[in-house]
Amino acid sequence: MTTTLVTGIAELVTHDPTHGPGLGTVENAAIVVDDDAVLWTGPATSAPAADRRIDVAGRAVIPGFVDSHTHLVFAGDRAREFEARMTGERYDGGGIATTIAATRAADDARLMANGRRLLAELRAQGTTTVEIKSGYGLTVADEARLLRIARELTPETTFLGGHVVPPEFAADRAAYVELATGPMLDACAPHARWADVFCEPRSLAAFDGDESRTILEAAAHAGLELRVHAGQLGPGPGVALAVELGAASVDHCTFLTDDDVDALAAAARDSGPVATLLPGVEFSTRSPYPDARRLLDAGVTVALATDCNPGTCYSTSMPWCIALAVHEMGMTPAEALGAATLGGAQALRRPDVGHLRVGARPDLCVVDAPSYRHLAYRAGVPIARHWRSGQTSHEAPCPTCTRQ
Ligand SMILES: N=CN[C@@H](CCC(=O)O)C(=O)O
Ligand SMILES: [Zn+2]
Repeated sequence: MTTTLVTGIAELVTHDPTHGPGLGTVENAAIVVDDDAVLWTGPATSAPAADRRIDVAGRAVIPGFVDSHTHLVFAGDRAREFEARMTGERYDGGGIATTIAATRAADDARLMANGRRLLAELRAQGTTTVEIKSGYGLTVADEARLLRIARELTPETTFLGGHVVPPEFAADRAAYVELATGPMLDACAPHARWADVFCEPRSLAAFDGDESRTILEAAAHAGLELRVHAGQLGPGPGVALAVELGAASVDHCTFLTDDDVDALAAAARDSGPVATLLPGVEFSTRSPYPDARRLLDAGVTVALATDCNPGTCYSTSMPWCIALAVHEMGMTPAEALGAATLGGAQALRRPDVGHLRVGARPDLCVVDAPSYRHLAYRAGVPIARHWRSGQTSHEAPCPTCTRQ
């Protein structure tokens, strides 16, 4: 297998503790990879030989981003709903029905084309691992086809039959929960690794604590691992449920009680749920940002993700989320980068990604700047190039950053 030596790295972020605490950063660094793994990292002066060499001319190299929360398979958009919010309307989840109708009406080719378009956007901004949820079909056939399409884009697929009660079941919520825990789950489980539920207090939207428990327990029984949307619209039962049921991640966490933070902190000592924060949602819905500082100081593992969807955050950009986390949520540039790489990997229980230790997948990106700090400092700085596992030796060289 061809090996590649990347040199000219002003700053390499590895998350390898042998390179020091924090991000495990090496200055004036080099990295050797093949198609499957990181083989070596360290100072350029002691780099081993490789079959080919790429010089990134004084740029920073970081692990590829791990976006652990997206809804990429849908049709239509909700620009008018967004416009109304910008003039004062509150987000309450009601617009999800618009996307459900558009998605049900779209054929597979259209959904796949839209998913591929958004995935290409994510990749161009440095995301190398992505999770994709269903949740805009909410019939047995539609949820299964959304997951079949998502599976062609990523192995990290999530059954979100518990997104909202679809309009045709408005008068009989229990019947919908029965469907989502019965025939719909049976049709979807073969195409999904994860199950998720949008859990809020009964008075707000989505599924209450009892309904969410029923949906999550059935999914776990079917062999799916769990994640939960919680605390997006108000404090609710979702965090406690995620902790109790051993979910990998609890996402949004915009409104947390003291008990929620305590429960997450206590569970963190035993690999409890990661708190996945989605600052693009607060930006796009004009909501208060989650208290990242409080979670970090309590010892909770924090991830950052885009939540790319047509309603609450129509963005695929992890660098933008990092900039928001630093500017608006009090995270340091190092904490934000860690949350967008290692944090996302933990939220997906993926020990092979989100870092560049020897043996990791060779998923990395070249920032068009000398330091990772520029992701927040020079918000909007482009990702000059990225590699993903299996693509290191045949990707075309980037004209702006390589001298091969
Ligand atoms: N909270 C629920 N689901 C999405 C929004 C879905 C939509 O509005 O279309 C979210 O994560 O924000
Ligand atoms: Zn979401």
